[in-house]
Amino acid sequence: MNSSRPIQIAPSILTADFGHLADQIRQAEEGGADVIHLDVMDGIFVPNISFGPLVVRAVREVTRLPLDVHLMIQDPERYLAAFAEAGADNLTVHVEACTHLHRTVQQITELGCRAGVALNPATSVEAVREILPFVDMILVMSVNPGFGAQRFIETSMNKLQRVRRLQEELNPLCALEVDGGIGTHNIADVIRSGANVIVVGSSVFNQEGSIQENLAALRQASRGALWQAV
Ligand SMILES: O=C(CO)[C@H](O)[C@H](O)COP(=O)(O)O
Repeated sequence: MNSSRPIQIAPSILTADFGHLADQIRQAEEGGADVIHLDVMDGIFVPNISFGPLVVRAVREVTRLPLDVHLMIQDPERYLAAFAEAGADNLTVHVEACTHLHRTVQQITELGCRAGVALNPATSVEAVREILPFVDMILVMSVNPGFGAQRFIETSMNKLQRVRRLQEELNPLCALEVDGGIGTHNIADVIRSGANVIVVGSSVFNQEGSIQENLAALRQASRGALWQAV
């Protein structure tokens, strides 16, 4: 029970310099980013507003990397087609924001996107048991969603372990993403706890070094880490 999955580093543009977004994405790509993560916030599901399909389309035009769109919005089924048309590859919705989660996941798949389901820190792992066989990715939020540069909630390590074990049982090919408060100090630990898609915001865009240097430091800190089932 220890399937190995490729580790993907996914810079979140939430903390990027939006005045120079195309350049920041180019630097992330040159620095070896595997995925670009885009945080969509509606001011209702989370206490912040970010951007919508127009920005996703603009990012699509400047990179060939997969676009991983995290919808922190209430009733996301209203906007799935708009984000798919804008160029999203993955669409992740929150279990807490969907009344008919199975239907929403089906809609994402029918639009030709990979389907992800996210869990807030206070939501039980059991909330994804029934949907797990139908999705491509589970996202464990390791901060309360809404803002970048928050402190990692330590109990997320144990939660990642429990989600990963459930995945191994019900959908071994499903990816496990973690988002919030991750840097060189804890990237190896989230991988050892089971995550294989690692969202990094302020540790890439808000540090002293260049975006390329920061990504290289994260890659170096993650080297050799493997899930260790406990
Ligand atoms: O989803 C998010 C906030 O809701 C961000 O992607 C996340 O917080 C990443 O930023 P940082 O690495 O700075 O914590």
